[in-house]
Amino acid sequence: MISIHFKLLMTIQLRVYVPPHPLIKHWLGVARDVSTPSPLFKSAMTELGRWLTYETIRDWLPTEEMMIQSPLAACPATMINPEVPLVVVPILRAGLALLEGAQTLLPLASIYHLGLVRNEETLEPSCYLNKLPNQFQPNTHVLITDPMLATGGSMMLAMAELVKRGVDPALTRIISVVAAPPALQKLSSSYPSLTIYTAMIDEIVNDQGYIVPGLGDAGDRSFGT
Ligand SMILES: O=P(O)(O)OC[C@H]1O[C@H](OP(=O)(O)OP(=O)(O)O)[C@H](O)[C@@H]1O
Ligand SMILES: O=c1cc[nH]c(=O)[nH]1
Ligand SMILES: [Mg+2]
Repeated sequence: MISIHFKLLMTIQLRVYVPPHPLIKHWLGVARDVSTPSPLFKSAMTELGRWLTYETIRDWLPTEEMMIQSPLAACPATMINPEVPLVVVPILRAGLALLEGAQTLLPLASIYHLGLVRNEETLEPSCYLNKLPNQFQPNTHVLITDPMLATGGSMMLAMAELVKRGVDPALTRIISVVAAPPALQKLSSSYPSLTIYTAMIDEIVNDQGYIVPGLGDAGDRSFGT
């Protein structure tokens, strides 16, 4: 596992993981390819959502120990703890494609949609749909899905909306497909206890706000617009 730690304080660091999984690499290649048609791009996003979620929840999904009865004997079992609230927040539109894969692994999670769009000139994000509850329960575990972390403006807005409703960044994880340094620096400064899983880190964000090589406009390519 490649892990990159962005230092802020001596003890608290943003953790960014790039899991070395062959299926993640494969579907990233499919998504990057300009000749990939929209339906296949959407499938690639779904698969990336599935495998990035699989990696993300290893040490995040709350479990409890209990005794169960097999047909032959009593034995200990480790089960998912249903008492701990699990939430997925897809950032529309592009985060919806990752959500489909994530949901197959987290069927009981509540889904709260957040619709954000960047102004193409200023790159400032604005919110056009907010289905978040007024207040999250303490101990809520939150998974945010958004394939692109470019300037970081959209994810900073999403985090601000979540934190003001009681979400703990230390219990929050982000899955993205391509992450770029400007976004990672901003998130590191404001939310050092966050954890991010991404298929790749690309170094460049161009003057139009696109990650290079990136994968283009993930929303347009997911939905054929
Ligand atoms: O880090 P940033 O510079 O804020 O860019 C990242 C955002 O840009 C894209 O959304 P977009 O505004 O294109 O909306 P869409 O998903 O509907 O296409 C992407 O899905 C992220 O949400
Ligand atoms: O490269 C990028 C950057 C932001 N949003 C996208 O969809 N692609
Ligand atoms: Mg877009």
